[in-house]
Amino acid sequence: MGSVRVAIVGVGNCAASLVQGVEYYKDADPAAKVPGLMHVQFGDYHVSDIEFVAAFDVDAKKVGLDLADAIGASENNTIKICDVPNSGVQVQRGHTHDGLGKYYRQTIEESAEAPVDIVQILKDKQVDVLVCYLPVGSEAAAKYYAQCAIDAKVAFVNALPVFIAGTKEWADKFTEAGVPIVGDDIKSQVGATITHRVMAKLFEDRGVVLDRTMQLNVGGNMDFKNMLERERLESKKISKTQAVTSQIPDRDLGADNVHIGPSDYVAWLDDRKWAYVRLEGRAFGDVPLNLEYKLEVWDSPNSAGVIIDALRAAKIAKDRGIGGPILSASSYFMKSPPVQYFDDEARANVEKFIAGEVER
Ligand SMILES: O=P(O)(O)OC[C@H]1O[C@@H](O)[C@H](O)[C@@H](O)[C@@H]1O
Repeated sequence: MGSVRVAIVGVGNCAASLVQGVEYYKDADPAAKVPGLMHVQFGDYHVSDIEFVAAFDVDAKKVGLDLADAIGASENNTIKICDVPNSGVQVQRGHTHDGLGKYYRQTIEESAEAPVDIVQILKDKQVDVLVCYLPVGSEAAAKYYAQCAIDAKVAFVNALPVFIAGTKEWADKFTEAGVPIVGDDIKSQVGATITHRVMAKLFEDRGVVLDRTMQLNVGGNMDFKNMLERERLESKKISKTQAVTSQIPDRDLGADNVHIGPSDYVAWLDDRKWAYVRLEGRAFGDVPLNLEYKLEVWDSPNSAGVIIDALRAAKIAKDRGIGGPILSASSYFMKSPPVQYFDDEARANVEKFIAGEVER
């Protein structure tokens, strides 16, 4: 079936882990189980079928570099997985819109070059899937790139918490254009969201009444620095909160009893993220039962494998001529899909989608 031709917007840590991961697993045995991927061979596509053909950023230290160099440039500070050979893909000057918040502007220098024609490049490079890795709070910029994907008839994977696949307006636009979208807001392999979802559901499944819960997150990457600007956080908090509360549909905790969101920036953590999670409930006899755990991860590699699967799901939908939100992939890979399922159901739906047993 050929390759999955991918364009990246936002060459930050997540892009760095994605590009390295594709290199790292390029020779993996198709039948093997490797950490972080549903399958080495996902439908018609092996990991090595993913080919990066275009990349866009606005950082002066990244624009003009080969993608293999740009992933280690400027403020990128994630853990190294492997060396990446020269890609022959030069990072091009993207469109800024609201992509750079106060802390980005204080930290990086915006490229003086003129933005390129995204739609034309997507067409010229015969891109199959555009993955959107813009900073949190890039509402206008994310929608700009979503429209570019529609105009160029390129599938869209929305890794950030800006509601696109999950809104009727945009879902309809993608459906009418016959362009697939997987979104919104990437859910990492074993991250704060999925562990919290599973624990909240476990409480309810085992008959413990969940009364209160919180999830505090700290990290030292540009994502966390950017999120110091509280105004950029609104959709992120909504996305993370509904990702957990959707798992206990019969319980309304009340807004004051749920606190889930990014909490602070700790520079020396680099791209590590620490999540402190607490659930307070009542067990048999209304006796208190509390659970508290701390999760330590490298943030970007933790979601890169999920994106590798999402890209291939989007490409399969494109091959099959299916437009609009891909519900199976969105619900398994994303925090805020158009429809929320329990994770085991969502995974089973993705398997059915790969096998062609469900349309989307
Ligand atoms: O660990 P969680 O809660 O699933 O969130 C994971 C992802 O959340 C995204 O919003 C971050 O920008 C990613 O870097 C991160 O990997």
